[in-house]
Amino acid sequence: MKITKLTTYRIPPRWMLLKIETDEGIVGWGEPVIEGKARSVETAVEEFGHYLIGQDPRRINDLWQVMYRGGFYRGGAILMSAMAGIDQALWDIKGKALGVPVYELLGGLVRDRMKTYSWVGGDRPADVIAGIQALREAGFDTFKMNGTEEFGLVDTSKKVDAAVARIAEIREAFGNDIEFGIDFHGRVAAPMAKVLLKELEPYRPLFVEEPVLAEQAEYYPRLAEATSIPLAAGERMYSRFEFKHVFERGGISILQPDLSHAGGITECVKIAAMAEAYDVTLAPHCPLGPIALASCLQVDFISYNAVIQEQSMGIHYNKGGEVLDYVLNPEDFHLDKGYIKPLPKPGLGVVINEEKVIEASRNAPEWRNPLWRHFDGSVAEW
Ligand SMILES: O=C(O)C(=O)C[C@@H](O)[C@H](O)CO
Ligand SMILES: [Mg+2]
Repeated sequence: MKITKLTTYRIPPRWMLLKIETDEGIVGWGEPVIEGKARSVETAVEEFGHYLIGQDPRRINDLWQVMYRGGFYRGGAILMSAMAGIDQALWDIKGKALGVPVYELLGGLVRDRMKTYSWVGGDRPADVIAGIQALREAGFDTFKMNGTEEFGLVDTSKKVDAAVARIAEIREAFGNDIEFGIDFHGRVAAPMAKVLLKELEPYRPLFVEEPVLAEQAEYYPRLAEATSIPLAAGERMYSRFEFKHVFERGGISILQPDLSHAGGITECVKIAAMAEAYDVTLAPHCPLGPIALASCLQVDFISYNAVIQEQSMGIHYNKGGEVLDYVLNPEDFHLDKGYIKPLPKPGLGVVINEEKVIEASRNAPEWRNPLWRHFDGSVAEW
């Protein structure tokens, strides 16, 4: 079998899908994207394509190593996201060629269903109570929200109180009938992270995510020493070679590699196994589309330490496009009380509505994340 063509489709809300065609008519789909830099990733996919055309798509491990090592420079958000989407499509092709779902190629199921969580509250975490109420009716009992708005490197007691009050309100309204993660989203710097974590402890969040920016990962063990709240991170780390330092230093209990940023299924299966060796759990990051989610689930269903899966249905970013808009059979992602069953179809287990993708790609938005500034005019982490 030989790869004959790679085609990228930038689609609303802010995603990109990749179609890889072969000379035997089998097609694989991937989701290579960096939100806000889709065109950069598109160019990287095209550059990898110059090598991939004519290659055997079944030699996933060799193609991965060539893409990673063959270009001298390696790693980082753009290249690893391009590789991720290509890798996903190659696994899709392999599963379809053999007539089995990817999880069968990776040793079979380790669980019968996977727990997911839903976002509430938006960029500026408001109306989380209403959001939780609505999603509880849909059967969810676990949620995630942003912990703050702009947050200064050193900030006021009032800002701390506002962030804590929102969380107190949730526990007040729902008690222990629900669980929730709080995403600091890298908006909080180390001095304030320690203060906020301490003040949030009484409300026992399931985790606090990106308590500080990934480039400050040396703070994870120190913050973990200072709090009982499990710390989570990973969406802005792109390979085993970055994650290994997190394992060696400790501090992160819940690892969140993104299947569309961290080199794809081939790389994230290895990251998951490394995490298990350090007794670290896996909760893949996925604010993206259907192929990203399907790829996460293929890894979840073979990873003993996978504990919960992010999915973007209804997330505040999904203006103009939703996960289920681009799949032929929405039942592929059948949610029952927040749990998803294994995707039994061959390959990644989801059939893309190609017509819809092509039509949507005709007016893809140039999505950019907002640029936030502090009152003093300096750039604020979004
Ligand atoms: O889902 C999450 O945990 C996020 O932090 C969302 C963020 O990753 C945006 O997708 C960036 O554009
Ligand atoms: Mg996050």
